[in-house]
Amino acid sequence: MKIALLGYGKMGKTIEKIAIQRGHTIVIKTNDEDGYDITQADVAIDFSVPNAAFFNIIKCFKHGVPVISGTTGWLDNFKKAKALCEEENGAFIYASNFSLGVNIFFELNKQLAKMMSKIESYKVSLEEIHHTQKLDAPSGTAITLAESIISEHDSYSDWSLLSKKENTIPISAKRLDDVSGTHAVSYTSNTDTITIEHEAHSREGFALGAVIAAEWLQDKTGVYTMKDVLNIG
Ligand SMILES: NC(=O)C1=CN([C@@H]2O[C@H](COP(=O)(O)OP(=O)(O)OC[C@H]3O[C@@H](n4cnc5c(N)ncnc54)[C@H](OP(=O)(O)O)[C@@H]3O)[C@@H](O)[C@H]2O)C=CC1
Ligand SMILES: O=C(O)C1=N[C@H](C(=O)O)C[C@H](O)C1
Repeated sequence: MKIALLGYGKMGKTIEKIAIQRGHTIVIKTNDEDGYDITQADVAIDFSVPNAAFFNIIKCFKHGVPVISGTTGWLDNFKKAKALCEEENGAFIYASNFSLGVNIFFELNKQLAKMMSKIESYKVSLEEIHHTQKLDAPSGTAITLAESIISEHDSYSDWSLLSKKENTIPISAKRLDDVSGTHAVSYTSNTDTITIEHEAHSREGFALGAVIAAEWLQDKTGVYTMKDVLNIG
């Protein structure tokens, strides 16, 4: 498969390594919004910056190139991207987190929220920890976790960074040197705390998931999720 890497930073470089190991060729690697011919690629993988992702994604739709996006912090435009994909008969997968481990964790989170919805004595909170170069907070993964709890748990209707409001899930976002990504969901009562946690040991799990998603998407049209790719849950 001929791959375009839209964003050649920490993730772009890790994806390049994994893609080559799996027999693919990188035909474009760019940190710019133009200056390349996207039609050279069978599939594009966007891990760029929040204010570039939407433009990069819709360019792929216009040129008939399937696109995977892992960029976080641009979701105000997500509905518009989905609609444009359908209009242009494109192929698109966005995931806030491409790792197999986090996608299993997403399912655990949903099941736990469903169970805890019936038990009033516990309050939920989320914590995410990332490296200090991260541009967005809270992380895309923390937002996915929070939205999933909201859909399963009767007591919550919103999330917010460090909120103390009723019905709002508080998210704490910490930035420390060299942390690839840690997410924890805790339910606390007066007597105890239940925590589920995922800790990424490196960026390789995210990169492998993105390449697997690209392999899966290359001959399809439509908008999909990692749940479709991994067939879990
Ligand atoms: N979904 C997932 O599984 C994961 C998602 N992410 C997300 O992926 C994104 C990238 O992360 P990471 O690689 O760590 O970040 P980096 O900052 O290391 O890389 C981003 C790259 O995008 C480049 N860039 C800037 N503008 C454009 C543009 N218009 N088009 C293409 N590239 C551009 C930057 O170039 P320059 O430095 O020159 O500005 C930089 O090299 C983040 O949003 C992060 O949250 C990260 C890990 C996993
Ligand atoms: O910026 C990162 O590094 C990461 N971003 C994603 C997010 O915002 O959830 C996924 C992962 O946690 C690493």
